[in-house]
Amino acid sequence: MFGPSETGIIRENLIDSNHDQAIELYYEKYSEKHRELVLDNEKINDLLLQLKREGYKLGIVTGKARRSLLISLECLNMNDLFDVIITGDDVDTPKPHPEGINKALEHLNIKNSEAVFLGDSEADILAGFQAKVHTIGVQWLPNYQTLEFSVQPDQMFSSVDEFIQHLQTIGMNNCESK
Ligand SMILES: O=C(O)COP(=O)(O)O
Repeated sequence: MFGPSETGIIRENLIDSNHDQAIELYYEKYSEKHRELVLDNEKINDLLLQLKREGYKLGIVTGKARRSLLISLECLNMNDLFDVIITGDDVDTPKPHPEGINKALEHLNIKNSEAVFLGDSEADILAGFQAKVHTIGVQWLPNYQTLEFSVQPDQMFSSVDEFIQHLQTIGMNNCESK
């Protein structure tokens, strides 16, 4: 389901009125299962660290609630990596609306022409398109969200290595594929 964050989805759809209890149960399971179901991806970790070392600003614009995102960042050891984080709790209108991306650009104090937005879902690419940033569709995890985008991203990559090779060709000489 796309649109509201998980807490919003529970509040809007659960017939049982005990939404708070359902949300707590959801977070209990989310934390419990995270390490088992979301495996560390060394290539993506290295890529993010390399981009950070190169001086790129890194940001997240997610439909997730802040609480779930913070659990995920903790489990993935990514607490100190991102310069801006916009979650589903921080916007009035979720992706595919461009509000989240626009907020991130504003926070980073950069123009849309200076940003690249990577995403694996239709909502990501539509949001990037509307925010007029360079969009990159990625299908490099086994369970990416969208098979075919209705609006074509500016670029597509189906592996992290392919993306790193591209970065090398555009001049990120220190970005080595591992
Ligand atoms: O997977 C989700 O819950 C939200 O996905 P997103 O981070 O691409 O917005």
